[in-house]
Amino acid sequence: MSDFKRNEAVPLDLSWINHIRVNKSASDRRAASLANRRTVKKEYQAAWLVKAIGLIDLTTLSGDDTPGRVERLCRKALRPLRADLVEALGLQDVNLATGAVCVYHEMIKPAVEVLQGRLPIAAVSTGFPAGLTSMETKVREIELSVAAGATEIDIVITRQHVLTGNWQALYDEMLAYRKACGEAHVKAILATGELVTLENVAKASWVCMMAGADFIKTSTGKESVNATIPVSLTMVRAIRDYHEQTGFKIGYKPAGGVSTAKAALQYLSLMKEELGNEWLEPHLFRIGASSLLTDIERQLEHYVTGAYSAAHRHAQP
Ligand SMILES: O=C[C@H](O)COP(=O)(O)O
Repeated sequence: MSDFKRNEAVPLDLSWINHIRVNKSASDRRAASLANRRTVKKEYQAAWLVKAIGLIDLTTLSGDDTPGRVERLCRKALRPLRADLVEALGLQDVNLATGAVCVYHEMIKPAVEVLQGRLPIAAVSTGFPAGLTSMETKVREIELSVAAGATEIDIVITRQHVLTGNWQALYDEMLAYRKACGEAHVKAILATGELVTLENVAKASWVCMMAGADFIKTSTGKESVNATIPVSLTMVRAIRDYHEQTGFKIGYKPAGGVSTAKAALQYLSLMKEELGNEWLEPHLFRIGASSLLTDIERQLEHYVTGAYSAAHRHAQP
């Protein structure tokens, strides 16, 4: 990661965007094969699940979030597994933590107080989740979150720019968000469940990457359809093609509804097969999730003891 070169904006090339096509039936077949087969051999599953923990953006994005809830979330992010499981898995010497925490702007402060720079703090921004505040407000919101201590900013795009094919407007807003973020890395949430076609998803992915996004992310978790494997396949292939074209490596973040260890393993498999091992590291892959960690902990307990416990035994953030 030392030689990692952050994505720089490249000029918007509409001839690229206009030529993008997605073969839906081929893409559906590939997605089905990923979704239906056993992704990882049983003996490797525990190792993969431990790996997945380090890729989670542990998230709380609720209207009733409180500093207390966020402080608990941050403590969980720093020590994601119960001490007895850490010991049974032989992980005492591993500094296991989630990839980041992800919160609303008002919750950055309690997160900073607990984390003290030990983990990245991602703040959702730009009028999350609908993204329909004024441009001036959105840019200011980013600046305030960075000043408060967020090191990653998860912006939402204006869906109407995609739905009306106004790629220039999408490019311009993404460019402005990237600039407002400064050193903070920016994840572009496409809200794919609202973009209607996979072609729109591919085009929006390209435009955001051309305008300097560090990550592209599927969903806010608030749309009626959030992360899916077919959408992910489209987005990671856009990442692959953008890398071939420009040399820049863009991260991927499926988010929303990823709540089972099995689903997490499918995403890890997808990344490994489509993009290679480098995209299994937190600088290029995160899973945005509020309840996934509970299920992973439960599966690891089963691996260690041979028995499942009730989900409520695992500390919920
Ligand atoms: O960005 C993350 C999502 O908001 C989390 O969604 P979730 O609560 O369905 O896991």
